[in-house]
Amino acid sequence: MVRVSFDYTNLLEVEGGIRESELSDLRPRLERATDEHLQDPPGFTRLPHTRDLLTPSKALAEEIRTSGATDFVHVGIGGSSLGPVALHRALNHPYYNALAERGGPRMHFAENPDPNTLHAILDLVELESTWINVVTKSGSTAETMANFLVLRRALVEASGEAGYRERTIFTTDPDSGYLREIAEREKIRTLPIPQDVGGRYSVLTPVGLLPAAVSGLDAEALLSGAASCANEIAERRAEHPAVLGAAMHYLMDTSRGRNIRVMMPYADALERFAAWFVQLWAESLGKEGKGSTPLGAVGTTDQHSQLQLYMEGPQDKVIELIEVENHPNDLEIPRAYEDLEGVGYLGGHTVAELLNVECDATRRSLAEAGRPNCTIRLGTVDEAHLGYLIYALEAQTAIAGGLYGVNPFDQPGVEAGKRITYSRMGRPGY
Ligand SMILES: O=P(O)(O)OC[C@H]1O[C@H](O)[C@H](O)[C@@H](O)[C@@H]1O
Repeated sequence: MVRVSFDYTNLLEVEGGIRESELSDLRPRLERATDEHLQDPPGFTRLPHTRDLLTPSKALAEEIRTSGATDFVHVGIGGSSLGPVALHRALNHPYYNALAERGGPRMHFAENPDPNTLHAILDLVELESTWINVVTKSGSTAETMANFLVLRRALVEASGEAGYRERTIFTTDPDSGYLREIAEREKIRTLPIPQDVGGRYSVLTPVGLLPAAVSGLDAEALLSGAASCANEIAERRAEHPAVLGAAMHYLMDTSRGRNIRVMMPYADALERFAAWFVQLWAESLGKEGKGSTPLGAVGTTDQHSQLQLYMEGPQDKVIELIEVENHPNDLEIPRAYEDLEGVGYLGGHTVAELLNVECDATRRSLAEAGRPNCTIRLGTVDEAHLGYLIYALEAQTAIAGGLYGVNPFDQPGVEAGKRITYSRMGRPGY
């Protein structure tokens, strides 16, 4: 049973919080934005309800897992990588690659064209049994293509053209792009990224489903968790707490000047999930001089680095905590040094108990200091809960686009830098 809740108490009741009257004034616009979202549903809303993309992803994953593969390199950046990395980090063992009994190939993510990272991957992988999955919706992102060309050469040198083609997959646009062109030339197997699904909304397509299935995650549960959220939103519309969150963060930004949204999960496993959300919210809403700045943080680690700023710095932030009710693999803190009052008191508690007590302490101390904060509570960290939360935040972001009056599905601002890169790298026509 998926348990995900959104607690906005400390956005309403805190000093300077949102008044019910502001919410009711905004309600007609929220309802309109939600109606538009549901009446003309963007591509990502289809994904939880179809298995057309899961079936081929699982079939390929099974082939890879039973092929004796030692390494799987996911090559992609931005929306073509942040989701898969977030799933891997959240749902697999933190030291997955070091585990003998992991049941699948070691997982590597070549995102940034950083020679040190790429070199480290090449140092570690056994090229004769390495698969690469090149993921790019546009089929030409320079970073991804550069990483691909380096890995392709290594695979060809190790296993010849045949070995490279056999153990390479392209996840890209079904019809267009240079990668599609190469796939046709070299008979490389492909998985589609639906054209009406934007990169940052694509984690529930083969972009996320294939690597998840390769590492043995339950991709079916991911989609079912997302489907339960989608069904709830279709039923409750603007009453759904995830949708209400669009209004909350919009009001905090536009009427309280709190234009920094800090997502602070109290779980190491969700650190990259916050990074996935940062792209989603930033690239969807940061247009026409509008949009709030999402930041990722981790609890309790960043209590010891950023909390001072959140408590006593500029009043420009909303702190969004993610609390996990049942942390997998909890550990009891042993009783020791009970004569030392500053140590002994910990004995008999559990590590997760301390983590969640500190989450509550941060929430309460922020509220007492008049610092608006809200909490997303997850029953646990598993595929179904993450699928639910992914869909909830995607729908929240898309509907927030309606409130801000911007198109949440394009990213024109990233093109100028690309043109300069192409021209400096000598790309014809630039
Ligand atoms: O999947 P790709 O086409 O390679 O794009 C990867 C990323 O790069 C672009 O520059 C955009 O900023 C992102 O929205 C996108 O996810």
